[in-house]
Amino acid sequence: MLLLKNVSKWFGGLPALQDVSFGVPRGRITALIGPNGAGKSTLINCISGVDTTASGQILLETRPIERLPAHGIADLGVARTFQNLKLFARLSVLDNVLTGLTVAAERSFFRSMLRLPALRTQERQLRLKALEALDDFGLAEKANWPAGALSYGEKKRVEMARAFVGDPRLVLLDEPVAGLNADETARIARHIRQKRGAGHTMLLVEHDMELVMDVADQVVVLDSGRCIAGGSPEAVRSNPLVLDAYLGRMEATA
Ligand SMILES: Nc1ncnc2c1ncn2[C@@H]1O[C@H](COP(=O)(O)OP(=O)(O)OP(=O)(O)O)[C@@H](O)[C@H]1O
Repeated sequence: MLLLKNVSKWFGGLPALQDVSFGVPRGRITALIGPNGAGKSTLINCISGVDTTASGQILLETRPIERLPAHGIADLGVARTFQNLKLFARLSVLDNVLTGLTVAAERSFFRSMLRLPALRTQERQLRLKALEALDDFGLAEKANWPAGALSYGEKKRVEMARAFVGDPRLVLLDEPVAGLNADETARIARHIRQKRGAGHTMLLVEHDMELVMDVADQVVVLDSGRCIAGGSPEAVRSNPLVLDAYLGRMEATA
């Protein structure tokens, strides 16, 4: 589905990503782990076009996307959530999810302008789709609440509903359970597994190793901008390089 070839990125002369190469297979969950500052968010930003890639190639199916702007990449079916929630607090929960559909809707806007009844039908269909996405994430009854009035855990689920609403080809999840309690984390894990069961492809950045080991099909490990290991969750968990760079350190501070 997605292939990264020697992706590099610098910030003011300091390398954030160095020659990162790996693949994200279709219908699977690939987890990206590593210590703080390893480059995980930078990589997600490069894939989604929020950041520009300095060198290397990012192929979606076979199409290079590393020079496309964020909206062009979204248009190709790459959706994401953000580590720091990016919801419109005063808009309703439903309208927030609708923003995940605007790319597709805008494409047919001018066509629809010529046929007003068709535009109304389309709007009804979009709202229905957004409601279904909210229902998937257990939030249908709060569709008309202002997003700012929801709990932190609910906001995280709205972000996920917005990412999945347009049936994306690939979803980038940036720390979906950061700051959540055990119950909320288990709930998100359930949703992630459901989406995988429905055939979705995901790249999951997460520090919660229990979640990663639970849901991931393969794990890629970044350290100081370099890919230091990759493989099944079991293989990565017992890899001495990974234990030394990340997992061992986590246990030491737990
Ligand atoms: N906009 C920026 N300007 C300058 N340096 C940046 C910027 N964004 C990230 N960096 C640097 O790039 C490196 C990688 O950061 P990044 O946020 O991608 O790491 P991360 O693995 O996502 O960390 P965390 O787990 O803490 O979120 C770090 O050294 C960071 O300080």
